[in-house]
Amino acid sequence: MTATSQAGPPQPAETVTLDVRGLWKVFGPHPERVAGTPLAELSRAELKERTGCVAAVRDVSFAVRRGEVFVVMGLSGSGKSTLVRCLTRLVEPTAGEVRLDGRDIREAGDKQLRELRRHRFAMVFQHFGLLPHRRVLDNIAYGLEIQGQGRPDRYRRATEMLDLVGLAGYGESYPDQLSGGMQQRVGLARALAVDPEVMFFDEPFSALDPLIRRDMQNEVVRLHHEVGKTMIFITHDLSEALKLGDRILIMRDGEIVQIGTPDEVVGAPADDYVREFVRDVPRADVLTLRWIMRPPGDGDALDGPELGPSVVIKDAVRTVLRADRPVRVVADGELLGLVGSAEMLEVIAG
Ligand SMILES: Nc1ncnc2c1ncn2[C@@H]1O[C@H](COP(=O)(O)OP(=O)(O)OP(=O)(O)O)[C@@H](O)[C@H]1O
Repeated sequence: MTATSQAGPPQPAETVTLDVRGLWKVFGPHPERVAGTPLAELSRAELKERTGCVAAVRDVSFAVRRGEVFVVMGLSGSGKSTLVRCLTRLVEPTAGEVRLDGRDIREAGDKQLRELRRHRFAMVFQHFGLLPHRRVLDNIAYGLEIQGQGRPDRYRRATEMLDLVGLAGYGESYPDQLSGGMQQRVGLARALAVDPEVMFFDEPFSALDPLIRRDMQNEVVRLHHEVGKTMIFITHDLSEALKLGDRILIMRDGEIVQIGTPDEVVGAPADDYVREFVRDVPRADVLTLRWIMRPPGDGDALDGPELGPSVVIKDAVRTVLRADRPVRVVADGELLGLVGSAEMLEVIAG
């Protein structure tokens, strides 16, 4: 398997929610003189020196599939927030296209943009953004109020969302009566209430302590299973990216370094930058059998236990080590390869 880079393989149009093409964001005077020109090839320092500009997002293209959790990851300053803000036009892109269901949101006027933000997008921020003088239930219903929904409908929906995020009974509380994790659950409920097409998460759990953070990550996984929303999630935390992402986009200096599934990023890092990022990840927790299987050789017994190629290595350890013959990796009735104790021990031993 090879790592996908840049936009990855073309996606069938009906599975794509958000299609980003040749996106640029240059901050500073006359940004259009930088985007897409040789000036953009200069180092950050040189570009700043010569033009006063910063190229925060440089010629980025990717497609987000309907229903996937798409993680944007990179070190501080790599351009994650700017990129994701361009997708909702909280930041105006300098060049490129952002197509939502085929229509370029860069062409949307003020009214259409308001509609998009009220009905089709929802955001969850690091600092919750709750209204302190309103009760939890009012906060959750807020987006529906802005949409103009009647009171009974919006409170019915808000109560459902309160239950969904595990806060039943807290509707009458005020935000400052809740812990950070609970406040972020309110943020999640508020975003879900409007039944958006795409949910954007900007480092939502960075301010939470590690145990609560883990709870909230599990919560996102659970909610994603339940509601199946398209989610675009910014983080600088690799373990969070690996846990949540169906695919991960890794940025450096405003550019895409790699787009891939967690096992692609760990198993086939695109360059030394990504390799360094994933160096300490326990490979058996992320890679699947397809990464360690070998072709059957002469003398191999072909009647060992059968497992699929997408089984994560750690979940196959017992089966492989207990069997007295190699495990057969099979998909659609076809034998793809074998995994024996030797392959297993090699990956476990690192
Ligand atoms: N409004 C702005 N004006 C000028 N430069 C900006 C502006 N916003 C961001 N930048 C610059 O663009 C680059 C990318 O910033 P951005 O905040 O998108 O990165 P990030 O990866 O989200 O970082 P962090 O994790 O620290 O938020 C940085 O060099 C930043 O200084």
